[in-house]
Amino acid sequence: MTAVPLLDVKDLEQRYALPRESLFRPPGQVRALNGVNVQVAAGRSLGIVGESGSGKSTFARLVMALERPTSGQVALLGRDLNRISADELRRTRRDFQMVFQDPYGSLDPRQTIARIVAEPLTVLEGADRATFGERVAAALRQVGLRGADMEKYPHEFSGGQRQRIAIARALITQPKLIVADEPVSALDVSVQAQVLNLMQDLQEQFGLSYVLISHDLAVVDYLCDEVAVMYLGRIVEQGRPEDLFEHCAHPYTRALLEAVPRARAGGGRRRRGSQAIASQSAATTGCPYVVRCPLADQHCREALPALRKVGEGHLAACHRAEAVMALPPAAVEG
Ligand SMILES: Nc1ncnc2c1ncn2[C@@H]1O[C@H](COP(=O)(O)OP(=O)(O)OP(=O)(O)O)[C@@H](O)[C@H]1O
Repeated sequence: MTAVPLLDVKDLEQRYALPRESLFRPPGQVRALNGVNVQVAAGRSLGIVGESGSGKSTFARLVMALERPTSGQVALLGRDLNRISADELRRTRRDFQMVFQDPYGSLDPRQTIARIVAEPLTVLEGADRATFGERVAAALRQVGLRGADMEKYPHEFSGGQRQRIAIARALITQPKLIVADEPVSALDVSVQAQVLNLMQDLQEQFGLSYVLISHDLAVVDYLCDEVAVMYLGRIVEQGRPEDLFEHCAHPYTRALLEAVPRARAGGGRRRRGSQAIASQSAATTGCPYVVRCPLADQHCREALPALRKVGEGHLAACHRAEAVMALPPAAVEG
């Protein structure tokens, strides 16, 4: 019998209506997610990378059940989050928490750290904050802060410390999964590694899983067992970080690699990668990447490539995957 995955995402689609351009034309749609399938086993971590507009944050919102998908399934330990009752969803929320990009915007400046960190408990267990003190102090210690810090306010902390506070808030319900949307990209380079190290330690200590959203392959390489590369709402390549770094099979992954310094090459790194906007006005037939692809041929212009196996545990949605893999290693900056 195979174990039920912690997170099981099936055929996930999300479309948003675009503002109507004219009374005489039907409103258009953005396909923010276009048939995404991924699984995360307990204690494992998945990185989602892609340019701005590729659908990463939409994916995070759907995994957190902050929105309902147009179609498809998000199941946590076998429970489809969009089919369970509101009450059950509220109870299930204990198991998955989120850490946001901006540690300045995500912490209410008028609240003490005690209140901020206890907030998920308040939602789950009621308003008796007096009983939360010891748990808040413990969560703060787990992220390298002092229990006494709970009487302070967010402005008394640096960016890195604020992100630790946001992580403490996520940890307080003892979740199984933390969805972290660009958790270090707003931080100074020198602080990014400290926060990633903390996340790694917490994973080992508590058997946590992460879904880590980032535009930066180097960041997901640091923390994740598996990486899914998204382009225009689809996963175009998926595999272990070393598969992507050493034998990347999609020209889009290659372009991302060429834009981001490589962690496993050692030395200083963690600069922001290319921030190009993934355009939704992709080719309507064939491969959505065809307009940018240096290897595209007629077949690519005509047929949509399915995500297919190109190695052990390594998938790519590219007709020319073998040709991409045969190229010399990507010229990595840094
Ligand atoms: N609420 C919304 N209404 C309409 N369109 C949306 C909405 N949310 C996202 N989109 C569109 O869906 C697509 C995917 O957006 P999303 O924010 O998920 O991408 P992203 O990869 O997270 O980008 P970024 O790194 O900039 O956050 C984009 O074209 C975006 O404009």
